[in-house]
Amino acid sequence: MKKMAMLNVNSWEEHDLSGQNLKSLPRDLLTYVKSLDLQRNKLKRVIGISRFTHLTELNLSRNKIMEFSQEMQYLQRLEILYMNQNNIRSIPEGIFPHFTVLKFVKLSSNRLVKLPPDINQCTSITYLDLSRNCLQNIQPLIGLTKLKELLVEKNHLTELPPQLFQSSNCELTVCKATGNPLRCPPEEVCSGGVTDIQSYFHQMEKNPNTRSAWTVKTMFLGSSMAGKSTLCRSLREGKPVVVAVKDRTEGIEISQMYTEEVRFLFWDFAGQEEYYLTHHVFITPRALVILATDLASYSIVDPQSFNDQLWFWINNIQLRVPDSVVLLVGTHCDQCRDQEEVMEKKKDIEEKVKTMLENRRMVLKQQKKNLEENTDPSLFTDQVDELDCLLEYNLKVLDLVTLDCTKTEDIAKLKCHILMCIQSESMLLCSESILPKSYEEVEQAIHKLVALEQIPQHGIVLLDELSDLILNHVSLSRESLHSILRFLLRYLHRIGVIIWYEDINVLSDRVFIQPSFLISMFKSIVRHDLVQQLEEVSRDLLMQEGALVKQKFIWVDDLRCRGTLHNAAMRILVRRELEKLVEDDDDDDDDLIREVVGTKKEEGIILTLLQYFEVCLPTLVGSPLNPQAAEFIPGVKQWESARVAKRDPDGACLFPMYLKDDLIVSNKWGENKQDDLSVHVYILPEIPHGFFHRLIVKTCSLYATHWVGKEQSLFCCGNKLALVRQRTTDGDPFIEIRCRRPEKDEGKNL
Ligand SMILES: Nc1nc2c(ncn2[C@@H]2O[C@H](COP(=O)(O)OP(=O)(O)OP(=O)(O)O)[C@@H](O)[C@H]2O)c(=O)[nH]1
Repeated sequence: MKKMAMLNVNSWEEHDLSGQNLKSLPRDLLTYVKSLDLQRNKLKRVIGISRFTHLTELNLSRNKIMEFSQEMQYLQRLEILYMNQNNIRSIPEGIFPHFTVLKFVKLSSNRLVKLPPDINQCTSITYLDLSRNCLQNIQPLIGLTKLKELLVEKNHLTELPPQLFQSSNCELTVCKATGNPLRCPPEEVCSGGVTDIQSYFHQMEKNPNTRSAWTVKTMFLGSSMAGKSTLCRSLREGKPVVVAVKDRTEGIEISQMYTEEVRFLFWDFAGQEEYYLTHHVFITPRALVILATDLASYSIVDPQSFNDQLWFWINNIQLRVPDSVVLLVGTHCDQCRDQEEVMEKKKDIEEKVKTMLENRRMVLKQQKKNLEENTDPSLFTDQVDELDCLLEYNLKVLDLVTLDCTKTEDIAKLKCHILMCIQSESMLLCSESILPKSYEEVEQAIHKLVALEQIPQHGIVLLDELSDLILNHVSLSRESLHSILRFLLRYLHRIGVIIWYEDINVLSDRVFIQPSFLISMFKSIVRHDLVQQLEEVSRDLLMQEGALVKQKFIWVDDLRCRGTLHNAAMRILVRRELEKLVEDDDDDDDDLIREVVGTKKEEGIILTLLQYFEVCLPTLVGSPLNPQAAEFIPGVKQWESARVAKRDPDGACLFPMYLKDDLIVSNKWGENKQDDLSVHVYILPEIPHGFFHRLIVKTCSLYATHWVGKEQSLFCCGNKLALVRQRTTDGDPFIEIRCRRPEKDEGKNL
């Protein structure tokens, strides 16, 4: 009776029995309802479900169901079925053909290993979510001709069936298949969506290929001076390469290494924090991460040593690219006392890493439990789902390899070890891919163009020009090339061979054939010693920009104290770097400089990219905060995000990462006052390092920007001041927002 009383007004049509800890279907339910919501219960079976023959919608998600009951076949009016987040291992034959009007099926996060062969007789399905299962093939789906959305992410698929994508009888508009060890088509093709997959299969039909290529993106991460560049360069050369201290990495360096079977794309990341904060621009999933640590400076007794050299990096890899494999490499063994010390440190690191990973799982499980035990868990289903996803990721951290980078045999040993890791199937690091011959031909042509120096040294080419150049080196017709070029470039961008920002309007007609060039430009701005670089700007360079020495002092001061870099200063720094890289002095180069550096009237490529990736946001030069600004008056002017805000090429940009202290913010705000309004926003479950900076970049308006501090920011919000801080209690990160009415005119002075 109690339950009946809880049913809502539509109880003739619907039963809402979600989240009631049910272990079996209640017997007293009316059976002619159309909708039954049983999500978030503890059902292991659904005995008795066949009585509900009028059901059009059934929600059994987030239970503990282990089998897809035969009884389900009697629900022949079913249109919508949720059975996600259960433990279903298989679906018997003879059920799906009975569902003649079923359109929407969600079976994600189960343990399905295969699909019933007759699932394709349920031809009414338009939406099918099978992600996060253990499927090895989806062949049985061939024949679902009305399918519009297919989600098969995070399974064990190595191939997709071409028949599913044949354009003559295919209504698919969405297909998500990332997180599978796909080789045909490769994952980087799939992430382009249905049209990319269709083009791939079309080409495979015309120009089949059986040769598979392995490409492995290898990222070198770790603290500054750990030996990343040494490892990267030595592996490439096959012998020890000494990296001078002054020659340390700034930003990222990209290179390639070919072995017999595998092409390695090496991405060597600089260790300092300023660079780390831009890593999201370049770090991509499914990579082999080589995490270098200097064993000589590592201390077993000082916990900070583990925190800085390993915890920080592993934690961040976990948050950004959890499906990577991390290989720990301990360098500087020759500078340790003896082999015993090396082994002690190796053991200590491996144990601490293991404990760290276990602890993380424990904390996540506890957080999940806390949410589920909350009085109203329905409020937290999204967070629980998120926690489930995080729990599912098991960052694979391999045992530590110790070496002395100055020894040839140690370098050779590491190379063998890496090859072995990659080929070991259990690691799912498979980047083996099969490409149509036409794709291969075009890729080879691009490499040839570079080798023959038919592409300018900087590698920036217009799409149309590139197409013309490629035509000289391939047997394809112009039309054929045209039909595949965009798909292939997208693929090459994803595997890291070229850079093509097709989503950035002003850059979509340009391809960066030499990513390292672009990165050199990028690091003329993103670098740990930017203040010093700016101080060293010569009078000549200032004159080229029409600036005075006096202005340079203002720029340096603004950068140091406010994290604000004037666009004119940025232009000088980028131009200086560019002139170092471009040798000849001709008209083309002038155009290039204009394009890359920009002018007072037009933004250059580098500024566009820095803003696009939210490394910085536009700000006004020297303008005070203005609480009367239209943005602060409700309904007058819409708040624009930094990404779309009007940008003045002659203005300035705020780089929150360059603010070293929060003194200004703390002084201005003073003590918290009793009548401050305080809101805590918990960001469950984890915040990656640098998140706060980017949050500020995303949300701050032009009027707030001068007052952003490292871990806190102060800005004007209507006629109030707001202080935003990143905090942590008991390991739970949260953002605290405090509001206060300013003293008379305080807002203006800000
Ligand atoms: N003796 C010895 N020196 C090493 C070893 N590995 C690296 N070095 C030296 O340590 C210094 C730092 O190495 P790098 O490879 O530049 O370090 P990094 O991690 O790339 O540093 P950043 O560019 O600052 O991020 C260089 O002078 C190397 O020659 C090693 O195993 N033994």
